[in-house]
Amino acid sequence: MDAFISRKRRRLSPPSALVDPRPGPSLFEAPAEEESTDFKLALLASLHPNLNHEALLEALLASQGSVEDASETLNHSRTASPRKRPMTTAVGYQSSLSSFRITPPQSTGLAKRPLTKKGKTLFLYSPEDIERHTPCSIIHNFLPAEQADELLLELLEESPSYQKLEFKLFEKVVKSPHTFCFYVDNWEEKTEYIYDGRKVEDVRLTTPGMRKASRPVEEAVNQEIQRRVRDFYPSGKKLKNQSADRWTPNTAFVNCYDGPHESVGYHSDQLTYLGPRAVIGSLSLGVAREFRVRKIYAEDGELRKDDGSLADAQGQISIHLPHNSLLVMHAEMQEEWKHSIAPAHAIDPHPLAKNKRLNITYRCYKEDLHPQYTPKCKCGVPCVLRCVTRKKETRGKYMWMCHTNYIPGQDGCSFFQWAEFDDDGRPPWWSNTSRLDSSTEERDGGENESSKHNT
Ligand SMILES: O=C(O)CCC(=O)C(=O)O
Ligand SMILES: [Fe+2]
Repeated sequence: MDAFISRKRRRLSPPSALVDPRPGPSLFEAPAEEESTDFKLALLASLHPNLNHEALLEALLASQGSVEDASETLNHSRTASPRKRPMTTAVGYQSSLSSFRITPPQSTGLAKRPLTKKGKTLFLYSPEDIERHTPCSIIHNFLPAEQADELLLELLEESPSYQKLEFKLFEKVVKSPHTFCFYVDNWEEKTEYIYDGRKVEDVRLTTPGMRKASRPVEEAVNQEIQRRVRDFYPSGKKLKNQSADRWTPNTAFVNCYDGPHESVGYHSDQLTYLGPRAVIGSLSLGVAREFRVRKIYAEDGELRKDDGSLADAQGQISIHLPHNSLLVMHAEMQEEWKHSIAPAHAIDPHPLAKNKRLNITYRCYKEDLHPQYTPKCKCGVPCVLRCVTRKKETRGKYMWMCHTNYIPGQDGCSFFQWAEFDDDGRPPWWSNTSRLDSSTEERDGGENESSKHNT
């Protein structure tokens, strides 16, 4: 089928729903490099969001691969009837997204070719497309609707006291463009954790609603991990350095985005306490926002922009995150991709949250990586764990580094040491740290995570 797709076609104006609205060269002004069928279907889907995959494909075939002709046909077609959307039963209920799919229903596994193009944004909505084209999976309408609303109300009460993070970037002190707070499941861990060289001061105990949601999140994330390994990883095996243990959340960052302009820039989450190949369960509540992901490419002069950055070198993917959706960031995410919450031009206010989006990222802090065990730098501060992502020769290796560099007004000691982990992501000292056999057993027995750090 791809043979006909390689025919030349006329150009088209960009569909606003698919192409990044920021100023920049338009996809359609690019040299006449032919797009794949998947990409053409994505364009058509964004122009005709109410039509299903089969109808779009049929129109594309009938138009001999011309997106413009197919779109025109669909505009005037009486045979391709738009799918009816079911009436929503609850606020923020996510109705069927199959009409937005770009992946044929029978396809499984990772997409063979990326759909993204340099400097462009591809918008994905359906779970099938998201798991095929990104290192994430998504479950819509995750909690019972009432429970999600209760949790949202609880966090709306907490969020006015959340703080912005201050950090140092190229000698400038910068404030994160959103607020957040760190929660732990027990108090003993409260003063121990260090981010960007400082103790996290505002640490709170996980709220009752967060704790109630934690169990279904744990169940779902573990199922998603198993499915990911089975259906997407080579030979159905977990990745090297990925933990073989059950994923058990014990901490969370709650992020609050108050209005369309609040955002978080592209980053990878710190691995210091999560360890290599971390998995994170991210529950979105309130206003729907765009979660953007882009792959990290190794150092390559040709991909660099004039300002030296590699941003947008290969395009980005936007994942729509509606109220009450659980996004699982899988084990390949933090080392190989970056993510962000993009500022929005406009948002649909949520009946309970108004302009706010609240997001809980449930995390599994590893006992072996508690700061009492990890290497300290010459400043006497437990090191940060990083992964080499850009340098081709050492890509994928882990390192312990001084993170005092990031504290406004302080210079670090430049401490550096390669970090070793076994196949299951355990550091060399893991057999010396006290442990219970199974964290699930421990939780079921009513004890908490802190008991593991007491000795
Ligand atoms: O708000 C989100 O969905 C993402 C938050 C995030 O990236 C983080 O907490 O590290
Ligand atoms: Fe993050």
